[in-house]
Amino acid sequence: MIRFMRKGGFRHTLLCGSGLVLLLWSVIACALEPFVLGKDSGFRVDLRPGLGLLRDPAHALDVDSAWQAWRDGRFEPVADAASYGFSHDAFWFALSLNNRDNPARRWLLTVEQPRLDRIDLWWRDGKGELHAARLGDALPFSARSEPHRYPNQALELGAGETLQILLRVESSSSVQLPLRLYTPNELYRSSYDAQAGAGLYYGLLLALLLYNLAVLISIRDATYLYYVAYVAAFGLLMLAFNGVGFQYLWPDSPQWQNSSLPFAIGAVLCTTVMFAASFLDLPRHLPRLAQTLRYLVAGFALLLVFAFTRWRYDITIVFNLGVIALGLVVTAAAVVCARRGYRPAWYYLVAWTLLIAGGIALPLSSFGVIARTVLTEYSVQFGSAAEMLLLSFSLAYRIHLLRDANERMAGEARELLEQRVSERTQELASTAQRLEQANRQLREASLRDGLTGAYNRRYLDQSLDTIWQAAQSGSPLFSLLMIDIDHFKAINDNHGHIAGDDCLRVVAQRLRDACGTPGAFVARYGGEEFMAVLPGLGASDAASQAQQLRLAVSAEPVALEGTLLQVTVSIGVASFDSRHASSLPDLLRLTDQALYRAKRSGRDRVVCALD
Ligand SMILES: Nc1nc2c(ncn2[C@@H]2O[C@H](COP(=O)(O)OP(=O)(O)OP(=O)(O)O)[C@@H](O)[C@H]2O)c(=O)[nH]1
Repeated sequence: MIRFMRKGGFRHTLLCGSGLVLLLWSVIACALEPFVLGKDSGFRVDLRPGLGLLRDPAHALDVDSAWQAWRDGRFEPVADAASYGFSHDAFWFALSLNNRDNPARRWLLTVEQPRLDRIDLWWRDGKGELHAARLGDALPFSARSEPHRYPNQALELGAGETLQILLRVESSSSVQLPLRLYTPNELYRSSYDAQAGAGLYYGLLLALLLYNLAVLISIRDATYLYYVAYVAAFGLLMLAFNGVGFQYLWPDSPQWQNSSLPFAIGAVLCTTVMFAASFLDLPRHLPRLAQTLRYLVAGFALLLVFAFTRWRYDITIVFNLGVIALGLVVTAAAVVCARRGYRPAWYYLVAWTLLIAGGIALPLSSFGVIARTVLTEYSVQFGSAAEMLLLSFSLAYRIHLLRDANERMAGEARELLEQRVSERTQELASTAQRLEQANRQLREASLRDGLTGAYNRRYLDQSLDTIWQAAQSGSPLFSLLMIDIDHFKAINDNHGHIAGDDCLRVVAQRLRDACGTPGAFVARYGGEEFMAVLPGLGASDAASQAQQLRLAVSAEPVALEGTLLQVTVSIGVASFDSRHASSLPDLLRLTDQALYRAKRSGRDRVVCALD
């Protein structure tokens, strides 16, 4: 009997044997120990203990020869939780299933591995009818009997009935066959926790992704970009890995379902390395390693295109090896950075350690090195959720550290600037002081007579103007002394002009030393004539001051060219009195007249103008 069944959009041809053949078959097939469903088995039954396996590396068997191989007893019992790693082999599984007295009739044969590409399924029911179906993610999601992330096929198996089941598995992902039998209610009931866990996990990832995306937009830090890309890649990996993406996001794209896993593993590899390099500041701490990692990431990124080709099986292996190798390199780099005192590296190491358990367990279990258990199945989710949370916290901590460092640097720069400004201000102040002093000296020099050091005529004229103005406006008391060296021409003539100059200097100094009245000063009036200005002194005080000056000059002889010379001066005194001098020239004339009289009356004397 030939029966055609339509399943998942394609047609299988089924062969049914005659009643005699069936009888013979059941006798022979029963040689493989039947898996018995009893009342106590419940509604969720692990079928692996009843499975027989036949590997077909050459893909030489068809369904008839597989049935024959079963009859020939060539199927080996399967170890619990057996995993066969990445393999191009075809795997044939045989199962004789007997419902002794379990009340359920409708069952779902469920493969709890959502990534197997293709599972061909044949079963012979109690009436000897042969059925066929196809499962796996190479078919649209709707091909499944129930819309569940695990591929499943509905079977009728009432109490007292037996099914002979044959499965052929072929996949570009790692091969294993966690086969279970559920009633439909039990399948959904047992998925509640996993569904809630998945909701929590993806909700967490989405929240982390959106939050850090917002931070990225706000602060435009490249590390956040890599982190967001990493979380997105990891989320995609998980969606592809556990079949949730196929169930909810791309149920009609088996092609993408098959490419998504190798693509996501490659993307996780690239983003992990980029994030680590940026977070650990490797260009600063380990520049050569950072450069090498950049090239490697570029290489792996190029390999991503192979996820969409028939080489996706090979590229998955390459990416998994890359995850292990670069995972170790990045961990070592984090240790080096941490030991050099870079504090964010410690956080990274803790986070990374959380993930490593799951991250390394995943490829190891894929290669069949370690057994696949619930822990290895979900360790990536547990580890990655904790890792991403910690990394998100570490990113904020890192920004905090950077801000502290910036503030410290800004503070140091401010202090340096203030110090420089202060130094410059002090320099400027001292320069201004020196300038002021130089100006004062210059001003002073411009007011002094170059030969004698006494004030010059310019200063005298300015001062006389000022004093005259003051006298007009209420400070009338002041006197002038016109002082002339006696017989100076003879000194020049007898001792020379240089000696004459020396004599002028000595006389000027003696006059200045003796002129002790506050505000009084001596100026060179011209030639050998000096004028002493005495503010605040009336005629009699001025006369006595004049006498002191005269005596100061003649007190001791002047030494000129080895000879001692007695030098005297004649002094004319005039005090301000508006009755006799209505102008400054008048007063000067009076002073000059007094001097003239002092000369005429014998020299070396003081004569007052109004005497
Ligand atoms: N060495 C020197 N001589 C000067 C300077 N200025 C003026 N003399 C001289 O001073 C002399 C002034 O001489 P006189 O005006 O005749 O007066 P005197 O010889 O002092 O005689 P009496 O004033 O009458 O006592 C001149 O010979 C000038 O050349 C100067 O700067 N240096």
